[in-house]
Amino acid sequence: MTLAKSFAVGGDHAGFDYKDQLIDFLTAQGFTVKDCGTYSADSVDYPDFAHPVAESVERGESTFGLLLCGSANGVAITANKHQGIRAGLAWNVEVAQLVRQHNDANVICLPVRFISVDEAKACLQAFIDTPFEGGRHAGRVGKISCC
Ligand SMILES: O=C(CO)[C@H](O)[C@H](O)[C@H](O)COP(=O)(O)O
Repeated sequence: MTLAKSFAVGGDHAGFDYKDQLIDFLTAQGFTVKDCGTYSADSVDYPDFAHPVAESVERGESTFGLLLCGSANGVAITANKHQGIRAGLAWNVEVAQLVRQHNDANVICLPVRFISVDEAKACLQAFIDTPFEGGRHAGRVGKISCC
């Protein structure tokens, strides 16, 4: 089951090689994609790309976000500064399913220096296909915001 209609996508230079391939992967499935950069392999700062992706999801322009950097930590830390953003790392299919099932993540962060592009596609597909489970997890997700 497909839950998302649109993605905002971004990442730093580490994610550049994967970004276009993952955008093609999404558009082939009919998703609208907003490409927030980066647009070359030149060294850049991950917050400059994670903030626009988070803002696009935050204001409802994009249903979901996809963020890419070497370890995925920098982009996840940045995106999670935004109200209403639940950005989670995934490095295999099971974790990608769990970040939707249990955490209702609206941004997936992929560590491109630690997974292949095919593994990245598999994680992204699992994220797309997996619904939030609700139930006991709904109360926990509701307790995340502190301000
Ligand atoms: O921010 C990160 C770590 O949380 C990302 O992995 C970056 O891609 C990484 O820090 C970039 O490192 P580089 O040595 O400047 O290529």
